[in-house]
Amino acid sequence: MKPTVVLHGYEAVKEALIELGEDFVERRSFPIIDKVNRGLRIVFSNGNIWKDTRRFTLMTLRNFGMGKRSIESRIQEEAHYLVEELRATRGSPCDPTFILGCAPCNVICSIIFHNRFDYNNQDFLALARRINENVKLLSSPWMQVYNSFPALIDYLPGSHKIIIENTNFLRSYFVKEIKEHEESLDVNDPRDLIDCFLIEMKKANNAETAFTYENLVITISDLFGAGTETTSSTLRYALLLLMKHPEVAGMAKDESCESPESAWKMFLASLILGLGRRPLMLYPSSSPRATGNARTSRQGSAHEGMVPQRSADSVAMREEERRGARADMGTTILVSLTSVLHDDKEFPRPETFDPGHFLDDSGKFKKSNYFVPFSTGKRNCAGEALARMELFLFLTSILQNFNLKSVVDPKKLDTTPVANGFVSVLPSFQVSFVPV
Ligand code: HEM
Repeated sequence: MKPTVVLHGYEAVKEALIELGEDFVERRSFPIIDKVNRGLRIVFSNGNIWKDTRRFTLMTLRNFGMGKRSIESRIQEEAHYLVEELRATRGSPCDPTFILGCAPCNVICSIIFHNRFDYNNQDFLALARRINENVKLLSSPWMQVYNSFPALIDYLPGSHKIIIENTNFLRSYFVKEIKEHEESLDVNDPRDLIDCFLIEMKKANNAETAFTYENLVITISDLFGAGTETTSSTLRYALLLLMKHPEVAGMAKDESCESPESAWKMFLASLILGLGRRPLMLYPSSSPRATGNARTSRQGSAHEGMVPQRSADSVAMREEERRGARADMGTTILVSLTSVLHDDKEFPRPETFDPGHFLDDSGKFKKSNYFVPFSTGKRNCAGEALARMELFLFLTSILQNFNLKSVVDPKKLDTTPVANGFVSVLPSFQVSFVPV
């Protein structure tokens, strides 16, 4: 089996993802992903299919307002429904997982289907459940076993079967939506991402195009997968931290605060920083050689410089050792974003929730190059602006309408995410949303 190498630390991660970005753009193939999507989609695809699908997705999210006003009003509308749903709990303690999962899922629905759903709509509930289940299962330790021995495990029962069943269910739902869109498409007035993709399909005139029916189905499922659980677990983490640190909630709410915007930025940054506490935060790309590309000198230098085999920690190695180290063809390179987010020279107390990490000496918000929860370089998160806007608008709406009350002594709340495969899972908790 070919080796796997983990890049740790700011310098190594920056070198791989930015300076040598072109060489580190490929994603490793995973048997389970290949089985369900045949090499298509944005998140796990490579080459021109990935490039074209990513370009299309970024452009469409922008045209439909990602980072602009129109998406803001959609999120605000969803925030209104979220608040109403929380109000219906009448201040009784509840586990917020379900409700906080619905809101980001509906934002993606409105971008893809120009349609949101009531939180008790059966189609919506089935959709959300299957998406979340697949996201969790795909990151689970069992999938790591499957990906190592696919031929053997294929015949056994296990969660890989659930992933395939869920994928088939989601697929038929998306196909039904696409058919309805085809029947009512107005090429001069696209309503959503499906319409935009269908228009690109009409324009496409070569066999290599990314704009195929199959890739549309898979792109839709990718956006749900990438944009739902990530945002909802960050929201849940925010509530947990706000209960544990009520002084921060006060600071973010306090209109007399000299710079509430700055306080919010700090809060959001610190909260996302905390969520970076994953055992290992991806992102696997194969060694460029493994993809069969020509051995250009740039790729050569990528291997010599970036893939030390004697130690996983390239920063700790002497420069000449790094330059001398060579990787075998087919080496998988994992980039540890956590090691950057937890760099204690940049963030002195990385294990602690401390908005002060983002304050400069004069008390103003300061940006940090080490803040990479959305990754960096050519494959960074395509939904970062959308995610930031959702977090800001949903959390502000919640805090403007409710005081959060913990059922246990806030000091005893456990806020440490637990590692589970490639993702971290938050401890479950109860909260009362007491109307202000
Ligand atoms: C708090 C929320 C989110 C976090 C922390 C997050 C984080 C990430 C990270 C770390 C990556 C991997 C980047 C890499 O491989 O280097 C990623 C990729 C991606 N994210 Fe997000 N994400 C979030 C929300 C979203 C949302 C709302 C969307 C949009 C619909 C989205 C769409 C994507 C896509 C399409 C990719 C794949 C990009 C590519 O391979 O070219 N994400 N995200």
